[in-house]
Amino acid sequence: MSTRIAFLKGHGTENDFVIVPDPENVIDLPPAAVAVLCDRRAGIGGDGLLHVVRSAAHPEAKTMAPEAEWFMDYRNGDGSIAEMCGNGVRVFARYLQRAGHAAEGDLAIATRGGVKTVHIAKDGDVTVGMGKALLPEGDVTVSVGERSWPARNVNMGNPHAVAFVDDLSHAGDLLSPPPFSPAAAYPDGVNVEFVIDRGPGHVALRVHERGAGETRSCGTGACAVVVAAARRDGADPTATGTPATYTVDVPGGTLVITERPDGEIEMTGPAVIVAEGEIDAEWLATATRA
Ligand SMILES: N[C@@H](CCC[C@H](N)C(=O)O)C(=O)O
Repeated sequence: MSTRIAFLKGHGTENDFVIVPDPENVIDLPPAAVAVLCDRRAGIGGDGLLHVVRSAAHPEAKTMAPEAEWFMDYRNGDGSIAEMCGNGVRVFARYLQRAGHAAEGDLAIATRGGVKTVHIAKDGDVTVGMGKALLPEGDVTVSVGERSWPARNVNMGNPHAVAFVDDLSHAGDLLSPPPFSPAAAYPDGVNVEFVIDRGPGHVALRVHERGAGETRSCGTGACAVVVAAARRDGADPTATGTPATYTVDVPGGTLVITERPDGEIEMTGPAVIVAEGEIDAEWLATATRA
């Protein structure tokens, strides 16, 4: 009988993930294996993969081990590595709670974007301290077909271009990454958010994610949108001293995000585990080679 690898499937506002618990970091997950697992027809299917590893057992996370026992080794659905995933870290926390590794309340999780503090509430929602945004200087333009828009460059640990548009349909089918310029703004690619207003402190977005395509939600993207919207609305908390809270509708649900006067950003939203099972290791090895 062939070896089995345990997995779970979860989502946060329908940004969905294959979860692979591997506390001692012994499972080989090259980019091709991640891409096969995230394939919606040939694999399990997901926008990304959450490799759950003890910080002490992962070379990229060892130094964070004294602060955070667990490391979210996040991979995009195409197998590429990303610095941070806002929906992923909530689902990661939900997994740790379900597995008995964490209780309700506060929990530190190591990510490539640093240690994040997560709060698992009784009511089921999870809040994550996303840290502060960086706002690299310089104009950015994003295009879809004949249309183009100025975009705000916001870094949430990972790169985002936020464009305010008149209609979300103007983003088109988002089957390929929207072109941007200048190329030097995002040497490693970018996540692009298209945003409309729905009322005061209320926006909606569609997103094209680097390494995943159009997804039903992006947590870091929603935070980037709030940072850009607050500055556009003259409500930059770091200038006014007043927190800015926005409701962000994404195709897969709703996130509530606050930026505080010290620039710290908090995001609250659902985190759901929908299934668990076993991967046939032989199949994975064969499919990865194919
Ligand atoms: N869906 C995520 C972001 C995942 C990483 C992103 N695709 C990148 O490459 O930066 C989120 O919820 O933040």
